[in-house]
Amino acid sequence: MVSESERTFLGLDLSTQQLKAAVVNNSLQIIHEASVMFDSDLPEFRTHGGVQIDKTNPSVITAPTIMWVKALDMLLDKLTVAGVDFSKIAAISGSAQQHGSVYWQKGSEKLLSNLNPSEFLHQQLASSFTIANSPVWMDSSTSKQCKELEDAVGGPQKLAEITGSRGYERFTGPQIAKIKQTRPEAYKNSERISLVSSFLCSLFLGKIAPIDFTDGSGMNLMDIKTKKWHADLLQVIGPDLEEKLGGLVASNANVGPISPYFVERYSFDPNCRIIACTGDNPASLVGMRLNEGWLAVSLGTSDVLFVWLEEPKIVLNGHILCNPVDSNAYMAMLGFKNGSLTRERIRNACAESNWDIFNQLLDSTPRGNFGNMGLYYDVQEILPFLSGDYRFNKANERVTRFTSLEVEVRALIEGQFIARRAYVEDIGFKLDKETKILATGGASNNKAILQVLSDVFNAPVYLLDESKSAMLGAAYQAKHGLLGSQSNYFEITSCLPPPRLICQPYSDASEIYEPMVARYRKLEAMLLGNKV
Ligand SMILES: Nc1ncnc2c1ncn2[C@@H]1O[C@H](COP(=O)(O)OP(=O)(O)O)[C@@H](O)[C@H]1O
Ligand SMILES: O=C(CO)[C@@H](O)[C@H](O)COP(=O)(O)O
Repeated sequence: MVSESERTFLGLDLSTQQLKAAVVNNSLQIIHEASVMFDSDLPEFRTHGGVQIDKTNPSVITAPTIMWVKALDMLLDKLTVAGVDFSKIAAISGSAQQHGSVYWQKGSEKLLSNLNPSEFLHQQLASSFTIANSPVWMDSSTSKQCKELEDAVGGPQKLAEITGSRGYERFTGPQIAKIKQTRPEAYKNSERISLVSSFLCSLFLGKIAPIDFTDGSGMNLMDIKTKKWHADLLQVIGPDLEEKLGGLVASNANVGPISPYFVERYSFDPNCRIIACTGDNPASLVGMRLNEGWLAVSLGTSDVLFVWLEEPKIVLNGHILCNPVDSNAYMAMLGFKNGSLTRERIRNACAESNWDIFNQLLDSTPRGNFGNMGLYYDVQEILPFLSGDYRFNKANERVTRFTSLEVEVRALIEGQFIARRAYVEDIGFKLDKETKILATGGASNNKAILQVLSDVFNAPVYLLDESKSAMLGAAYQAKHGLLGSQSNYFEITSCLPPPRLICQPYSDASEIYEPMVARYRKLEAMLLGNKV
């Protein structure tokens, strides 16, 4: 048995573009890290940004489920090569891109509990999925099914009251409904349906893991107050859905010992515990040790804003989820699809694919961008429901291109953050002198981008020493889950350093950006009214 001081914790993050993992020691310091990039490390699956976009219908966006399994095989090999002593890992937890779904073939649970340790997981699980390509959060092909779920309970407002969100295309309920309607045999043959997070958990557990309350709140199927499946909503989708989904547990529930497969293949301790896995944004809230008063801005593949909430409220443009740290509390969240990949597109077009050049361009234009404004949506946006590029000059006339690369770069970053601010205000978040922003995700490494964020929100921006907050949140949750309900999360993580101040807004920020937020609202309303 490993002593308390020697024990370690493993946290994983199965996000859109990569699978990452960190091993932390008992003081939560990272001692090993590894990652697998789907596009470059697993080119045989031909993903772009970790996903495949259907050529005939670009609103259909999926990822090969077996690619995620193979990524886990590779990640464990990388951790082995890095010298990780698996026998010291006391608990494992994970985070994953939210809303995506995995469809387990009949017999998979039995197979999971009898895996052969001398073979890779992907060799053994190759025919375990009734749907080979999992629908992911970027899919927007289920407007019809959203409407059906809303109608079943009396409209969007009612659905938001029950589940925390009106019908959203990427949410798992509408996605499962589409599978039931378009591939009834596959639905029927699905022994179980997992979220990406509970799928990851299942691999470690050696049986199908329960869905946690927080990621369960991103499905349009769970009552966020009772934390139970909503019978009427399940019924609209299809027969036996409750059995297929299984039970729900707290996000830090200790769900069982590690599967013998990992004990035999990698020499994990058979007492190593598996803690429920959750969504990547909720896991970021855990990793950032976010509490009231802070606005978290995650700049990953998607841009996501979230805050801690003590009480649920109803929002129509946004989501209320159960809180992953405190099961009695909630979190409010806003998701924007066109985040880093759109920034990369403009960087590639304007700045020779180089972030330093991109930043020089951004810094060489004044705040307010001479009155130019741009909205860029590579894929169908969630908020607002638009796609395409929209550029406006000072006179609010739509133009096909801007006069310079500098203006294009600033228009993108300002346009993104102005929209994020408008939506945050709409869900009732008050931006005032006390507001502090905590940034995370890949693009939070970019100080020039953070300066624009600070100016648009007229608030200081802070960073933690580590930007991979979802992965670390999973590792912290592993420790919290192992110690159980007697332990206090904020005490466990009190050994970690506080956030560092990175940027302050310029004194003219509110004068420049408040009118631009008002202008954005008008432009957005105009575009939604005259969809092109
Ligand atoms: N210096 C940088 N400036 C702006 N964006 C960056 C920078 N470094 C990384 N990124 C962005 O971070 C993104 C990945 O973020 P990450 O949080 O790891 O994503 P995910 O968890 O969704 O896979 C990349 O798509 C990349 O565009
Ligand atoms: O759909 C959402 C949130 O509702 C996305 O934020 C996904 O959870 C993907 O996360 P990243 O891979 O961008 O971190």
